[in-house]
Amino acid sequence: MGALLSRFWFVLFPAKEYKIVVVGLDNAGKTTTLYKLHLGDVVNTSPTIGSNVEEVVYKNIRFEVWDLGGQERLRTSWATYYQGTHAVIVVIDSTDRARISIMKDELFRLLQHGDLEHTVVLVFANKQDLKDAMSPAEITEALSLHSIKNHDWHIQACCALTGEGLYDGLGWIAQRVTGKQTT
Ligand SMILES: Nc1nc2c(ncn2[C@@H]2O[C@H](COP(=O)(O)OP(=O)(O)OP(=O)(O)O)[C@@H](O)[C@H]2O)c(=O)[nH]1
Ligand SMILES: [Mg+2]
Repeated sequence: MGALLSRFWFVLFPAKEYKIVVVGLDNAGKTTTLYKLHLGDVVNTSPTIGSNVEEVVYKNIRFEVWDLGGQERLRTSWATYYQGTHAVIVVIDSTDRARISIMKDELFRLLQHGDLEHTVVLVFANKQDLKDAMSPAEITEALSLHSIKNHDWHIQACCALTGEGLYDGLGWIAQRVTGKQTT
């Protein structure tokens, strides 16, 4: 009876779910990040064609997390996922110095999109376990993050393989989208 009531309650008053879209160049570690958050495990990935979507629950806050394919020919379709998005996560391969300016262009393109007007932006400086990884300060500079004026943004060092830093980043999003202190 209790279970039935709780089900009924849930149908009437579904818990709010926040939408996160995960973007970044191919090989940045987006899918690895999604499944580390969703399953707590490292999965074998292959380049994403289209998208993956999973639910991630953190401190009783539910997130619908969309991981998009990062290959060049797929980036034009990122915008089709933006509607209703509360937060964008940009995953950076911190060793990929050669392509950071391409990501900067993609970032500033997405920040102009009308559907992302009220969206907060978290940058994951991923692959910090690799030597020669750029520091968050270097990435902040390379992406010109300080020139972002209309969006709340934050950069977080992380390693999607160990999970280090991922929940710190998600905690920042949780606090920004709910307006509550979550720690
Ligand atoms: N060393 C290291 N490797 C990582 C890390 N995160 C992801 N990788 C590796 O990077 C490769 C690409 O990871 P994916 O998660 O598939 O990358 P993606 O961003 O989803 O790529 P697309 O789907 O093509 O856009 C895989 O071999 C991962 O194991 C990390 O933090 N450190
Ligand atoms: Mg992928």
